Amino acid sequence: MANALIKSNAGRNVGFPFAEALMRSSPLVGLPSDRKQIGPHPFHAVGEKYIRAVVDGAGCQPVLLPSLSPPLDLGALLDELDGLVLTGAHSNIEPHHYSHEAGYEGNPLDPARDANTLSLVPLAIARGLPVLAICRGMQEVNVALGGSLHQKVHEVPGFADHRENPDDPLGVQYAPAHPVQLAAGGWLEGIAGASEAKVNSLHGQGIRELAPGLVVEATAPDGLIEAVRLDRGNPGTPDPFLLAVQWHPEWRVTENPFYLGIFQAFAAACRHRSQKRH
Ligand SMILES: N[C@@H](CCC(=O)NCCCC(=O)O)C(=O)O
Repeated sequence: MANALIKSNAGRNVGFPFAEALMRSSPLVGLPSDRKQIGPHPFHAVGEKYIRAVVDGAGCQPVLLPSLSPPLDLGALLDELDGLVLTGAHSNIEPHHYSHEAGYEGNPLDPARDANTLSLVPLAIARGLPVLAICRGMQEVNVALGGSLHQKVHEVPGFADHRENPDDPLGVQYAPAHPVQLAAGGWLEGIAGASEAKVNSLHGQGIRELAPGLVVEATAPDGLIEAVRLDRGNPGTPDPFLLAVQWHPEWRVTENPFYLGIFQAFAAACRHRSQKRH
């Protein structure tokens, strides 16, 4: 797969060659939308850097999914897809999905997105659909499978502040912010070829109780879980690819071999599913 990349004259991987040619036979990857109010009307939107990473990092065809309330028959939709990317978002999952705790004043919410993504996770797993979950997406996976979150990690004794400074330029906000310790023998250690990696950090919430069936793939220096994968321990029925990370590997994905490796591992799982589907 790596040799499928072409090098720019700067020696950097520039993603898959002839992306247009790949599009015609590429796996279809769904990206659920956020629901955003723009002026007097609600819109459904997906961040462009996630869409670009699906194309340039995974060589797949992006399909933006609506977040209507109530949700569409999402199972029928998933049957036509080869993978699912749950993106990050400034909004937070409504706390009633995982706790009796009250929310907090000014908590940015997106109930329509919650309704769609929290039901998509078990549907995708039941169908063996590969899932790559990023930031809010990782939190959605954990909540959907029965785990819980810290609403404000930086207010929990012993944890660092994992938020970005919104006044910084984007290149600073998404720059590597802290190391993560990669689980020995885990997928990410294999992708990184090392036991540690440096990642960006733009989140105020984080995993509190880990959901059953998820195993830790990476932790921050303060012990916060930073990546998980699905492993229900049934050797007879191996779990589908499900990798969830708290950082943002979509950011300039072709310039960071670790981030690119994450999207390529996801892409391999999507291609396998696509071949089985056709
Ligand atoms: N709101 C959650 C998740 C944070 C997150 O996904 N941030 C990324 C926002 C912008 C982007 O899409 O890159 C939390 O604060 O923990």
